[in-house]
Amino acid sequence: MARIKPSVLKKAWQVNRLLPLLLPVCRTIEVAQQELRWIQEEISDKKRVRQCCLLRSRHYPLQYLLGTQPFGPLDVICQPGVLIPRWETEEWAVSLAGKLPRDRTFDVMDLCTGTGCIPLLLKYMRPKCSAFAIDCSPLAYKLAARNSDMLRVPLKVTQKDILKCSSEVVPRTVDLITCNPPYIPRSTFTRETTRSVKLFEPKLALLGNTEFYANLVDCWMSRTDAFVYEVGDLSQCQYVLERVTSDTKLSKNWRIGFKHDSNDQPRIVYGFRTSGSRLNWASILEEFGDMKH
Ligand SMILES: C[S@@+](CC[C@H](N)C(=O)[O-])C[C@H]1O[C@@H](n2cnc3c(N)ncnc32)[C@H](O)[C@@H]1O
Repeated sequence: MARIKPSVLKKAWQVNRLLPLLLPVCRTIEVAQQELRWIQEEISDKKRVRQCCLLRSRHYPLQYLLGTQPFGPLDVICQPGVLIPRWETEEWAVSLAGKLPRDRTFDVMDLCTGTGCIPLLLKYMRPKCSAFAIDCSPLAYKLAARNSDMLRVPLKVTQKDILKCSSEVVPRTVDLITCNPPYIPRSTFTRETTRSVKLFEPKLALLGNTEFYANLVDCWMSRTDAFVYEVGDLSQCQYVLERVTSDTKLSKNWRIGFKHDSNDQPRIVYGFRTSGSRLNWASILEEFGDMKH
């Protein structure tokens, strides 16, 4: 990363003495000013504002300092130890919510829920649905329940390991499963993540690869009519597609699509049953992404 020029640091210092602390993460004076405004809006005590700027200079995440992150129409509480919701997830979750029926009841189960951002948004935008969430982390489990209480959006949260596919973990079938699993392979973690993520966000939420997509095919597809899974790259989409198309029964009963994000990166693999579902998934997810099978 390019070093910040002394002339820029001096200019920032002249504007506000706290700005040079924010420049290493914000990179430009304008962005640093915006971030300082956000901190000052949340925190009135000047000493505390300075402490926050010092923490930011060490790449401590802004959302942990401010306490929340906007996620669609919701302000989701964030805390250390639980992944901060990303714009990529917000983008597809808002798009999905907009496609779900307003006038029908249905069940949605969010796996690897973290803050609970995805099912809380779906339930908020489609109040007739019943929302369930699972995470194995005790911190995430508590935070998702807290977000549900604070936002007054009902969500039933369970603390379980989703990779253990026992009937205790998977007690019921649902209409839709959503999941943003840990999907950054260990081999690319150091290269592909920012210092802030590496230092302060939980590895449990980040490191993973095909095991969660294998678990989708082996365990969760038989318990749902449709699924929407976030991915980190195309190989994870293709893994699911290959597993489905190489299985005669799954290939006949399921359709699979991929969706890119607005940065044109592969972001979602999704699928739905061709028949026997309570909702018409073919019409709901018709224009969600590109059908591949
Ligand atoms: C990428 S984060 C997603 C959090 C949230 N859904 C979001 O989009 O911001 C992945 C989450 O999966 C959880 N997790 C990791 N392994 C798990 C497992 N085996 N069973 C259940 N949850 C798991 C982590 O605790 C973390 O909260």
